[in-house]
Amino acid sequence: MNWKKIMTENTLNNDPKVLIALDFPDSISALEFVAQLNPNECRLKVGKELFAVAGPEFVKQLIRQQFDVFLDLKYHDIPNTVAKAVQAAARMGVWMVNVHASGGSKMMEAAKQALAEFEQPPLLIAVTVLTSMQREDLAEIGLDVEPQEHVLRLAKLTKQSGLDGVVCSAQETAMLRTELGPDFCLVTPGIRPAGADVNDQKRIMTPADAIKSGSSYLVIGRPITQAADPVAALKAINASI
Ligand SMILES: O=c1ccn([C@@H]2O[C@H](COP(=O)(O)O)[C@@H](O)[C@H]2O)c(=O)[nH]1
Repeated sequence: MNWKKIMTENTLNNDPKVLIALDFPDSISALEFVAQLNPNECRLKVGKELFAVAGPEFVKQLIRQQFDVFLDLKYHDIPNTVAKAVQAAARMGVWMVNVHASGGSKMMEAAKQALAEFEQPPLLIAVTVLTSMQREDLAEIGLDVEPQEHVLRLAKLTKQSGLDGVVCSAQETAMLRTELGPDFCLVTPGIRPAGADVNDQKRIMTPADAIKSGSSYLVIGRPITQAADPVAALKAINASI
């Protein structure tokens, strides 16, 4: 399967835009939740919490159920370690995998190079500035800049390093579309339907506004997983975008 071709085809059935964050404490509750879902209506994101308890076999199980899986482990380490880690992810058959752009170009290039031997490599993207962070959080780690300035710097570095796209907030997608063009994949967490609990997110946007601004994919967790009727919540979001 050619993931890049699928990424640019904008039909709901072939290219669901919503990536549901499966932030569950164990595989049983995650699988119970997934049993309600249709792979034509969403993709799934497995992050650190669930992967730590459920591991590669759980990811492969989701793939056998026809779901595209974004393995969101945000690798941030020396180039050799990250290169081996993205290869391990590719062997699981995931659709998308990510690293931290703050690991720098040598790390990102090593990750990209490591995927060259795969016939159908996953999309490789890099996290810019976490959507839970705002200016004061960056200042705390020595970065005296607005989040959007740092996002742009890291997104440019990511593109120069040959990766397929970035994780950013939807508040930055219009800027990144202008600066980096129509084909760069922009994956945006921090998505909140109007009136939904913001939780620990800071740089947020509604699903419809995020798609209008140029997001390629929307990462949505709690507004769906903790909804009284998760399937209805997903359908309402899909209808709005
Ligand atoms: O900048 C980032 C990068 C990753 N995430 C992840 O997305 C989901 C968001 O879940 P919600 O419940 O919709 O807040 C979560 O798994 C994060 O680890 C992010 O939020 N921001």
